[in-house]
Amino acid sequence: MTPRLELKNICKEFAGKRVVSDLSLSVAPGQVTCLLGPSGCGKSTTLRIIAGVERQTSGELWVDGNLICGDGIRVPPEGRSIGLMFQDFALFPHLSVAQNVAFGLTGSKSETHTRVMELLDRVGLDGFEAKYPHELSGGEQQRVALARALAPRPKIMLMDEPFSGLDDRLRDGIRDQTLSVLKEEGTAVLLVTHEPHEAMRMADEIALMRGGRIVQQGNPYNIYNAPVDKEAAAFFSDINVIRSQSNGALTDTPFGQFLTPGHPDGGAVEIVIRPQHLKIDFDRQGQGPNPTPEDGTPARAIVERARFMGRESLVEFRMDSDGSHLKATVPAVFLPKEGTTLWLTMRRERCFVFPA
Ligand SMILES: Nc1ncnc2c1ncn2[C@@H]1O[C@H](COP(=O)(O)OP(=O)(O)OP(=O)(O)O)[C@@H](O)[C@H]1O
Repeated sequence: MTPRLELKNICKEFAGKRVVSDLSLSVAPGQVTCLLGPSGCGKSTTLRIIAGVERQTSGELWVDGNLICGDGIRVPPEGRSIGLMFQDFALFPHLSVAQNVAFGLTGSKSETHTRVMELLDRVGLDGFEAKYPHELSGGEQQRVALARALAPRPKIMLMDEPFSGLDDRLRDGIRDQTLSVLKEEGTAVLLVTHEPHEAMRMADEIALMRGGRIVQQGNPYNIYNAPVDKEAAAFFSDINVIRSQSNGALTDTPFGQFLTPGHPDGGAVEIVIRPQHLKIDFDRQGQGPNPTPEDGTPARAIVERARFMGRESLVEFRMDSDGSHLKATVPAVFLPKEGTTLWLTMRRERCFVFPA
């Protein structure tokens, strides 16, 4: 299938400084792709290039198999069939809800009316057409903004942190509703966010960006469970890092030996595990659980601090072997006293091994 939106080797420089590097991606109709990355990594610049308010230094932009920017061609922003939704969604204060939604429509009066009513119904704002923006809650205003952006049936929707101005309790509901409306309309969505939770919740595909480049791209499951490096792992949760050295395709750690083929002999290795994947066991007269192939060897740890976090308990440990610090989370109330001896094991299939 021809992608709805395709970026080919996009580069952007400002005064000789490269802020987007060789960025390629494609988005199918009805698909949501998230550009996820820390502040300043080039996400918004990429969206502005697609919208046509900024021009790339090199590379091409294609919509439905047609070149719209690159190689001497440049379709102006209004000819690109692109809808925009930003955090500051700026409804026109002097226009009613219906007039706001109808703003970009060009058809006959009755066609416009039908489309406006259809969209207000779709976003759950039936009966709101005569109200003015100041009479609406933040969530309702956001839904009007969505209806307005969708009214001209854009092929592509660009969203830049569109939900960050909303109350926490509202946000998940509005996200889900927005998503289902966009899917129904078959719009290809490129959503920019720096929040991993938002990307996991919204995206079919995540493009993880750093320093102007896409460092990893894939579905949320793969991005979370097979990060390309330590930083990619750390973007989604707290991590524990165990440092050691490779020795003949094996690496010794307090948790037993790890197979580390492909790492040069004597090379520094980092073994990364998320806190929820460390297993905690009680001390039985100085002994931990028996080693297993799945969990390796247990290592003795002393509780430094335990806190209840609502959904889980976070326990911080000092390792007996080398004084290093590790964190584990438990999805229950588990608050051992400071100084308690416990045993930790690492679920091997949950460990990531990277060269340091
Ligand atoms: N018009 C401009 N002139 C010069 N530098 C710019 C311009 N626009 C953006 N930059 C720089 O490009 C880099 C990327 O900015 P961009 O806004 O795309 O990042 P971002 O990932 O969207 O960050 P944020 O999440 O904070 O918005 C930054 O270093 C920024 O200072």
